[in-house]
Amino acid sequence: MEHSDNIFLVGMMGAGKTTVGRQLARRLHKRFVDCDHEIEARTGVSIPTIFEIEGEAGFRRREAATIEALAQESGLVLATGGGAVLDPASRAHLKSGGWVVYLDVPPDVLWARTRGDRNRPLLQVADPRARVRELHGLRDPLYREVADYIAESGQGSPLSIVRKLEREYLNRCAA
Ligand SMILES: Nc1ncnc2c1ncn2[C@@H]1O[C@H](COP(=O)(O)OP(=O)(O)O)[C@@H](O)[C@H]1O
Ligand SMILES: O=C(O)C1=C[C@@H](OP(=O)(O)O)[C@@H](O)[C@H](O)C1
Ligand SMILES: [Mg+2]
Repeated sequence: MEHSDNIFLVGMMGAGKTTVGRQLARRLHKRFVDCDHEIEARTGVSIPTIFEIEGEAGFRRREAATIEALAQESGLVLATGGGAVLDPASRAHLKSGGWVVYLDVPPDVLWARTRGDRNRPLLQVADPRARVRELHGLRDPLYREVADYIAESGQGSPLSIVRKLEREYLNRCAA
């Protein structure tokens, strides 16, 4: 078991980090934090607005600082943003600060789940399906690198995934 009792969810846009994380936190009586919501609360503006004003690089700096701060806490279920693992320091903070779960979902399922969504600036392109595949190819090795546990999450309801993670987490605590 890690030093703290945090659970960190990583994975692509549309993997279900926000949805699963919120329900998992409720069941385990932990505090749910979504990194994107935390950044929005700190800045007072939406993620698309941050991308518009500061570009992806500016957003990544804010994301890395937020991850660093949250990884020091305990008792959290944290839904990270899909690109949080791009920063090597963030990867190190996640690894050392909690149990890291990769919600592993095939690219075409990710694309179907995020289709038409206007709140993900990286997918506002002519061919979002190709973009999802490309990002998945680049990031999948990083998610695997940081993960303590990989939950195949392309099929089944959010609740079934929550239950699986709850069982896995409680087994780890008992071990
Ligand atoms: N296991 C699932 N099965 C079907 N749809 C899902 C599942 N998990 C999440 N979704 C849906 O996919 C979309 C993206 O989920 P979200 O939790 O925002 O993902 P993330 O935070 O990883 O980007 C939402 O509309 C959500 O309801
Ligand atoms: O994958 C990414 O680079 C991003 C994912 C988003 O979060 P979700 O993974 O919750 O969609 C959000 O942080 C931002 O739009 C960038
Ligand atoms: Mg999310």
